[in-house]
Amino acid sequence: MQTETESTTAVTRGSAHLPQVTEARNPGMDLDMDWVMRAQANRSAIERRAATLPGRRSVKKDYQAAWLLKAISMIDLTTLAGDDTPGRVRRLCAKARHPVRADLLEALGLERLTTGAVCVYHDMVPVAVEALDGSGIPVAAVSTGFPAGLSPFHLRLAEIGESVKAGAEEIDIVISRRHVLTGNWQALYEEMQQFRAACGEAHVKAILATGELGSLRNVARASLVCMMAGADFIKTSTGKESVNATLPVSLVMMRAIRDYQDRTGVRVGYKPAGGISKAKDSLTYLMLLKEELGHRWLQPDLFRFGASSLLGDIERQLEHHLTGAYSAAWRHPLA
Ligand SMILES: O=C[C@H](O)COP(=O)(O)O
Repeated sequence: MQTETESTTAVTRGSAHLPQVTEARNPGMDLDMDWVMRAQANRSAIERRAATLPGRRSVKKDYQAAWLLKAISMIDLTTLAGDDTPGRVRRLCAKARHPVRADLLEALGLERLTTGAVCVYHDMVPVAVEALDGSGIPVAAVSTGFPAGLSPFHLRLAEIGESVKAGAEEIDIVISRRHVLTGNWQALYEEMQQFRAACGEAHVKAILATGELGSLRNVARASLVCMMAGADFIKTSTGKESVNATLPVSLVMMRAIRDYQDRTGVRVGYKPAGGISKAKDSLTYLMLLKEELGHRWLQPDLFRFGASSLLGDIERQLEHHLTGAYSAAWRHPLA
């Protein structure tokens, strides 16, 4: 959003040439509409489309809906906000237990569907553990000075221990990006090894913060080093960087996982996180996963979406779909 006096040059996009903009402007809808008028776009069509956006169906086929059910079972339902409260976390946990409405579940022919995990900051771990008691849904705690990972090393290790003690079964650690950016792979390996040891029996997901690693080559190398040092999962991002999960980064990380399995026989999980909020995007990720790593990875023990708002869009798409044509395909979500 541009807020000050500025001068932009004409931009060519297809055959449309956007005009120069030189006057002072304020943020807001007026600005967007102003742009539309100048570009001589069809304003009423854009307004109509915008008005129907919340209700539009992007998932229209039974097989897509079946994949969305699969996606739900692999979401780390996340809240990582400074204003998180026990009440918000309890509501999130209730949603993780019952991610779709009971009548929808019945219509889908499913007895039970839950998310893969609930992901919170350390302070909220006890609340989440209590709220999920008996559900079998694990609590994941972000740790090691999330999101920057720049607190003193002994405190980062201690934070892992505290979260495990509080009942977190999964720990999402952030790596020190500077080790990657300076090519200090030994330091990254040793850091990851110590994080792994501090987790004990808990699963450890290594957050690479790929948007801050500078190149895909660095992403591949960091993936490999973290897997060698014992990461159970490698994860793209914290959700707090300006660039989070992307398909190119996912392709690189999935291929690193495949390569690692080919060489060692060890299966490492993959978690794209940050900015994945649309049902349709989740389908794209699952297709990529299936193509690159195969059927075995289509399970919550080897794949998760780290997402705070994806479930809402999936639920909306499923509701729309159910009010449309219903078919027996619903009864056979992917095993
Ligand atoms: O790991 C999870 C992310 O922090 C969630 O990011 P999001 O709010 O963009 O979905």
